[in-house]
Amino acid sequence: MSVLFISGIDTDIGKTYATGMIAKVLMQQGINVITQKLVQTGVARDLSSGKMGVADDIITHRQLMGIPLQPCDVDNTTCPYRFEKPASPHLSARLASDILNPDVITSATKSLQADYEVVLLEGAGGLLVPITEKLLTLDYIAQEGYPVILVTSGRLGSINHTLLSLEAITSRGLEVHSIVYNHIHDSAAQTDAEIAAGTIEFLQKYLAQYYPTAHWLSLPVQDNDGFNNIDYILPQNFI
Ligand SMILES: Nc1ncnc2c1ncn2[C@@H]1O[C@H](COP(=O)(O)OP(=O)(O)OP(=O)(O)O)[C@@H](O)[C@H]1O
Ligand SMILES: C[C@H](N)[C@H](N)CCCCCC(=O)O
Ligand SMILES: [Mg+2]
Repeated sequence: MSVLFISGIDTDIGKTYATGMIAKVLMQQGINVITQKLVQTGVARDLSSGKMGVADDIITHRQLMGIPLQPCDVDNTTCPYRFEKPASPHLSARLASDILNPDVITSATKSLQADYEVVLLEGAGGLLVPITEKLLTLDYIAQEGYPVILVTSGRLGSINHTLLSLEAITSRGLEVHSIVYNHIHDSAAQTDAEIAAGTIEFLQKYLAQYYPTAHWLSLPVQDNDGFNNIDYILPQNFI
């Protein structure tokens, strides 16, 4: 019945990986879970049919979960809005002469809720990304009242982006459900082991002090060989 919104401090921070892996672990715990993508930009058009394909992030979610595309993926219930231009959704939609109607996304989520216990809804980019000229992602989350899972990493600059995102969630009266710390950038350019460790230490203390009910999840780098490198466990009371 529950919907959790997966956002992140920016695009490419690991929301898709976090969403797919959380879904996989919930599935292994016997929970009937599905993922959804708010809106996907950068989707390739099928050359023969001319139609937009299934959203890339949905395909990755299913690969990470180790299951095939589901009927609700093929009929695009899990991502009704797909656009070609890999840009902010408001712009990608405009370039396709379309305007995203948030009610379409909400009714897709409700239809998924009828069949699944948990829906993990992944955003595009960060919290203040516009999905229309007038509606920000966070406006939509607030309208629906979804708890937020925020994905971050040890990339230099992440502390500031994480705290700003937490402030934004709190200022709308929304629940910070979890922080997912993605280890993907621990050894990236401009980041080293001390920075990554210092970021983890600071964020964990900050969370414990200001968001004591929020969960801390650690997402390891996934290998390409079966995506089975799960060395983190969701806490018992995660759902
Ligand atoms: N834990 C991880 N293990 C392995 N690769 C990862 C991990 N996290 C991120 N990546 C890599 O970083 C890329 C960007 O991550 P991801 O697609 O999850 O970002 P995103 O936050 O979902 O971006 P978007 O805003 O486009 O949805 C992935 O394609 C993948 O190559
Ligand atoms: C195409 C990209 N990978 C994402 N899906 C969309 C990111 C939108 C970011 C907009 C912005 O913050 O300026
Ligand atoms: Mg993604």
